[in-house]
Amino acid sequence: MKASILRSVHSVASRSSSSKHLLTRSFGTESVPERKVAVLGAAGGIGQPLALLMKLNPLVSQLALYDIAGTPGVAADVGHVNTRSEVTGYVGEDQLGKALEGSDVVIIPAGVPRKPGMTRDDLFNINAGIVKSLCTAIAKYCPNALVNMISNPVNSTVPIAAEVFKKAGTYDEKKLFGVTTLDVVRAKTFYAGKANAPVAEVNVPVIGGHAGITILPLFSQATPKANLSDETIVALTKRTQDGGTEVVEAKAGKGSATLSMAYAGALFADACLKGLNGVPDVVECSFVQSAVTELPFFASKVKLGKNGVESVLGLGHLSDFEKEGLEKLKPELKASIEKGIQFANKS
Ligand SMILES: NC(=O)c1ccc[n+]([C@@H]2O[C@H](COP(=O)([O-])OP(=O)(O)OC[C@H]3O[C@@H](n4cnc5c(N)ncnc54)[C@H](O)[C@@H]3O)[C@@H](O)[C@H]2O)c1
Ligand SMILES: O=C(O)C[C@H](O)C(=O)O
Repeated sequence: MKASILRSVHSVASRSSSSKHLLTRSFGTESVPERKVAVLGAAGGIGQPLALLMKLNPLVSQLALYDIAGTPGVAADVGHVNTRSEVTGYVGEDQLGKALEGSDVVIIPAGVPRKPGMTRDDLFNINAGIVKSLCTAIAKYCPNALVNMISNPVNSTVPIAAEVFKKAGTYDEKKLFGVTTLDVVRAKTFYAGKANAPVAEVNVPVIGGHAGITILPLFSQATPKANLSDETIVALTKRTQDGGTEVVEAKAGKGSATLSMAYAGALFADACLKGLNGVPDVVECSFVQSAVTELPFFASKVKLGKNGVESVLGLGHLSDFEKEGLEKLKPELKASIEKGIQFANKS
């Protein structure tokens, strides 16, 4: 996928002078449907590079960039990139409806990031309200869109979104996704280093949720196979679980992961768009409504299709260490899910 975005960018740029029609309608011999993507929080640390990466994606025909401030500048800047999509900036609540109308995919990186010493749950008080109001608008203006939730704490913001949509009568569990792709991106990078494998060929499923021990990478299922010691697996697991904190500490008060998150968010949105467009066998890990455990939401491999989630895949065989990790994460994940549900229903 990484390579395919870059290849697409190159091919779009090289076609742009020769055929406007090709730019807006088709790439190669296949025709590509019109797709609108909205980014909410588009002027932020994640939002800006994510806007750029979505502008590079030839599957997007319209890119709506919404934030409470700063989006006209971001849109003017990104809009000069000579790729397929038309970019429009929307600023302030009055323009939120227009930003959302007709969207196929809505990506939400709106809200405050962590500072050193904070957990993701410490963001709940501010971000829960932001997510609730944005999801209320999604229910009104683009109830059929696929929602990619990036705002933390994902373990709670996804259940909040679900409750808001239920209240509005628009909930479709196939269309709501917590973006956990960054955990997969990290697990792949760290594993490739230890396994001495080409990172582009590495696959590692990551299950559970998106905070601390709720992030459970399944290195026993990693490919290519490598004969890593138990000690190495424990260290890789811990590094993946603490990946966000590693960045928060390195940034020393200037926020959390933005660039790697934008990359991960762009990968996941691309997978959603491919699924919508009928590309077969698109599988990514995501935090979705799930029956693979007793918890109502859970991250695991998900097959994406024309309506969003086509199927939630099972967990496969777990090592004893992973089975233990799975049991340990459940109480924390359950509490975070319930906290989100309660918040959404209290007002
Ligand atoms: N899911 C993940 O893996 C993952 C990874 C990294 C960060 N995050 C989370 O993403 C969120 C954003 O992080 P960031 O570094 O981009 O933060 P940031 O502060 O740089 O940007 C957030 C943006 O949200 C905007 N915003 C605030 N309220 C809004 C509202 N009501 N409507 C629209 N926009 C609004 C702000 O104006 C700002 O531009 C944080 O909650 C962070 O914890 C999640
Ligand atoms: O760690 C954070 O607070 C941001 C994000 O969830 C991450 O995993 O990088």
